[in-house]
Amino acid sequence: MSLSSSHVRITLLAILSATTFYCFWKSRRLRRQKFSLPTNPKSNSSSCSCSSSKGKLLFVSQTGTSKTLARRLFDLLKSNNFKFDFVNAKDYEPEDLHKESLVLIVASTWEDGKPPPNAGFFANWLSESADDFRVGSLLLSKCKFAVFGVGSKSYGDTYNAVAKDFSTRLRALGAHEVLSVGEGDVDGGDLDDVFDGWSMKLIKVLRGELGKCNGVNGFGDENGRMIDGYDEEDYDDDDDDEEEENGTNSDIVDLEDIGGKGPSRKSVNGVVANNGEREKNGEKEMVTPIIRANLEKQFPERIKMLNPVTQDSLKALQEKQQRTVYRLTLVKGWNTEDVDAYYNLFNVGKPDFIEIKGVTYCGS
Ligand SMILES: Cc1cc2nc3c(=O)[nH]c(=O)nc-3n(C[C@H](O)[C@H](O)[C@H](O)COP(=O)(O)O)c2cc1C
Repeated sequence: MSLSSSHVRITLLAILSATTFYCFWKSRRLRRQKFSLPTNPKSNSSSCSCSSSKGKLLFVSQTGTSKTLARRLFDLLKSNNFKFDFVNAKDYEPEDLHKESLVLIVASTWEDGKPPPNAGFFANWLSESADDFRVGSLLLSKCKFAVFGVGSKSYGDTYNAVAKDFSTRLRALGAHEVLSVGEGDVDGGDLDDVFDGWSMKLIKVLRGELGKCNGVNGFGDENGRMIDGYDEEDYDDDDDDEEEENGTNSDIVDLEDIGGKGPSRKSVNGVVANNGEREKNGEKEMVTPIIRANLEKQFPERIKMLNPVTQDSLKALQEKQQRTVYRLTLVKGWNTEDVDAYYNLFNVGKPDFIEIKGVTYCGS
């Protein structure tokens, strides 16, 4: 082989290796970017552009009473030029709530003050998110809402418990209630009148003729009318990302390389159990995209709550709990990639430990 031909081969080999390396690096980078959530106000504000200018009218119903009333409200809204989507809560992805400008709910209450089973997922999502400190009280701050309850006074304390609970949960998540909860008693003989009265008040509120708000801000045009042009943005969480190997055969797992993300109901990986809870491999899901987004905001605060632990106490806890202990090592300083890895930590299980610059902190 001549010197020049071996030279050419070496050069080609070098170019090939460099290209392969670059492609590999680029694909990893793109994937990380895809998982990463916006961290600066600029990118946050761009996500607001998907905020819906068309309302959602949700109904929660088992035997059709609420659905019928909701349909009547839908027609009334329509005749007043307010545009809404008429949606069964069982088919609605609550992860999309933060995109909504205005949500109206007509909901019935069933046994023990619970919603009908078909709305279990929606109701669970609301209560779990509102109770979860990681979600925060600003999640639905761009969303306005009103709830009408359908129930029976004969059930005493649980009269319209679902509607009241929805109102409480939505407010806890930062949504603004534009009209107090309406309460319809199916056995009171005045359900239709009460509902129509509430509906008319609602129309006035939306027009800006009633209540503190000058119309429903950001919802509709300057005359209080609904505007067109909302394309529901399907933020598709399903992707072709394969999970990286995580080496779970060790008792202490370093999560830095564990991939994955919390599914919404749209996810192919997540399973919605009958009771409305999200499950994955039989385990309750820890992090939804929403929780993750809020974790990002709260992460610095959360870190402050962590207590340093020694390797010995880490091991001791692991033995006491008799289960795998998860540990995340943050070595690159404070950046979104690390935050992303931290989310993955939540995805795998309860956060046990997080290691930052050589110090291990207890995460519980
Ligand atoms: C088994 C059963 C349990 C109920 N429990 C309650 C209750 O705890 N609180 C309440 O306000 N209404 C309760 N109701 C009344 C329902 O809310 C009422 O029948 C309503 O019309 C159902 O509306 P839907 O058909 O839209 O689901 C109950 C009704 C049934 C049949």
